[in-house]
Amino acid sequence: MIAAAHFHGIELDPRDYAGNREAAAPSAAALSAWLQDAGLWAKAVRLRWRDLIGLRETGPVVLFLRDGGAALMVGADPARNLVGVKSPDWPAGAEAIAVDQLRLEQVWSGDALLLRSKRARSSAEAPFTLGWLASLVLRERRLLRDIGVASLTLSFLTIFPPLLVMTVVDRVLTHHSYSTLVLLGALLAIATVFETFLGYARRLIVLIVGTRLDAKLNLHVFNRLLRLPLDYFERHPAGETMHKIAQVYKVREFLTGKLLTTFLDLMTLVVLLPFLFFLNPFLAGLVLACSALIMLVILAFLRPMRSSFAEVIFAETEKASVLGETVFGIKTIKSLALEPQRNALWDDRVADVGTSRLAFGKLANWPQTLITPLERFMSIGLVLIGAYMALEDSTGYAVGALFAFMMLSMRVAQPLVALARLIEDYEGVALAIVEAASVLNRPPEADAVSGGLRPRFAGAVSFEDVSFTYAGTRLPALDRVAFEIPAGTMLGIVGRSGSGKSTLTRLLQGINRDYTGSLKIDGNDVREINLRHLRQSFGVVLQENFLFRGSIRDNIIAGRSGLVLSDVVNASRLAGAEEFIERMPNGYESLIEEGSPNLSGGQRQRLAIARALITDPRILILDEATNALDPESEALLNANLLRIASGRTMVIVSHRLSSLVDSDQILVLDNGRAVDIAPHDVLLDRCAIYRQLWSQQNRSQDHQGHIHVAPAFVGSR
Ligand SMILES: Nc1ncnc2c1ncn2[C@@H]1O[C@H](COP(=O)(O)OP(=O)(O)OP(=O)(O)O)[C@@H](O)[C@H]1O
Repeated sequence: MIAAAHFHGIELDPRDYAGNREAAAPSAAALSAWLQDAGLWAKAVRLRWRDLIGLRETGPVVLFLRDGGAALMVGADPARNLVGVKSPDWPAGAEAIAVDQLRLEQVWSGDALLLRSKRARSSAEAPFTLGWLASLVLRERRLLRDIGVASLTLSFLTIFPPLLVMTVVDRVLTHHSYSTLVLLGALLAIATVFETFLGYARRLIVLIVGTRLDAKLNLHVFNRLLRLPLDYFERHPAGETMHKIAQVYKVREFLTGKLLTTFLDLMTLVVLLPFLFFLNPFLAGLVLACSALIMLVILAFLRPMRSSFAEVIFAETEKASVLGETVFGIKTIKSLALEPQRNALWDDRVADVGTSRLAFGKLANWPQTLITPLERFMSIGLVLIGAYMALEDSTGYAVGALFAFMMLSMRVAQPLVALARLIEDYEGVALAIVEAASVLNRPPEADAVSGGLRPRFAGAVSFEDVSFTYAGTRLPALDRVAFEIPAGTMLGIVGRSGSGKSTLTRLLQGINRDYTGSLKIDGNDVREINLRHLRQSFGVVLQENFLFRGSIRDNIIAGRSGLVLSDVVNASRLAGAEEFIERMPNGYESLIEEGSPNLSGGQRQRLAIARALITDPRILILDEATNALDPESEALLNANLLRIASGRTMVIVSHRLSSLVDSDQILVLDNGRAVDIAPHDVLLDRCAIYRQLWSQQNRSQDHQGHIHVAPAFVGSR
């Protein structure tokens, strides 16, 4: 497998494998998870010989053998029914041997691992445009062809009833021909059965295309969303993002709904128009002229409707952000009793949407109004003209043709009008695409999944003259910061609010990468390290941590492969969470509800610490992680801190200096500058800012202590 990954330019390190090491042989699924983590696309599959021989241009495929070993398939020759296989034990340049079906099936279990480089510009990277979406639809070529064939056949069948009516009027009624009537009846019955069946099949295939497209889109959209940088989510309300993403489905609906049906109806036109001209060229010409007029009316209103619709979309987005903000910030809203203000804001937004929708509706009403007389003329006016022509006709056959024409003319007009409407709808869809693209086409985090170095970390960090300014601000959040953290040591970071403590940890995690200066981990520039690898090597606990719905055990494992309950227990013990988890009725299987209302802030925090510790990260960042803890939990955690720290680099940002006194070094930041770095005692001696922070806190602790003691003292007297 290492060889297969090498083929795709990824160097795997067996020490990173996180699967169950006690198992006799690694499972295909665990190996697939490992490869995915390493930035490859990998899929464990069960294959037959037939499938295997068809895999010619995919690069090496890992085949799992019955004895627990593995072999590498490096090529296939369908003409000779042979595959080229190599053993992993062979030297690098060794030739593959050709194996036939019989010999391979004696040793091969049927399981295989397909892998592919993610570096190739895959469809996930293609920008979100109508063209891209259309290419997704067109990929369903076979199904579309079936739909096309069904539609064309149906078009021919639509000519049948009018023809029938024409014959009945002209021949049966005129010549009293019963036998023709019976024959026509039988033909009609057959055609109806055929039409019913075809109609059913066509609707079914359209449904299948739509469903497949939805599944692909869902995967694509979610993938893109997860790859957006954190920056984006910090700057945009969640409601707005969700609203914009929802526009994708509008576009999809348009593509497989109106666009497809109009296109299919236009196919009908190709069959029907010549027939109409055959029946009555003059009336057919009138139908076309009316349709053209309708199209012109609609096109004339396109421009003003476009700008009016843009206002609707803007108002809708604003409304969605208020809704999102309210739902996400409901705790604050309730606790500060801000409901009336939110209601007022919501009222405003709803009113804006109402006003813009009304303006758009009024405008859209105009083309509709102008079109109505034209449509009426097409349906009724043509009958009158046709009747006049039939009266004037001396052959007697014009009546049947008139009936047939009436039956068909609306079927011709409909797709033409629908085509014009389609252009109108396209305005909305184009805006929806812009909306969705404004989220989906943002540059994703650079090399988030593939590319970059994957070194094994020891944990030595060095900042050399690192400066960083957030986009849109003038003053640097970090200003020429320089310091070093030797591997395996504990660094405390202190400083006043806004001094740049969190920014520093963000740079370390690669969240913000456009800094100047050099930031290295074990001598490797952070920007050159693969982002996913970098973050997997870190454990991070923030002040507010999100717990997912599910059991405590699942939350601590968080889907990472190769972890078992004993790992969960160890991590929980280290985080000081074991005791409260075991007191819960279902222990590690206790369910955490959405937003974890059934846990206290301190308990949530300790679970988050266990979740960060379970992978045994080389570098652990605690960013104000103990701030939410009650004194008892904090004491418990602080007591464990030295044990947690053993063997890893720790970076602890904390306002409570007392929890940092044991750190090997404490970095003092002020206004983005590194003022001093030294152990606690030295800083107390020589750093004025540190001394000030220390004395402020000790004074406030004394003060608090006094308040707590007094009532007890009074009570005991
Ligand atoms: N996403 C952001 N966009 C713009 N400016 C930011 C952003 N995050 C932080 N800042 C600014 O950068 C500076 C440093 O912020 P930072 O969060 O690193 O400080 P801190 O020391 O962690 O503060 P605190 O102790 O209050 O958490 C502040 O002036 C802040 O206003």
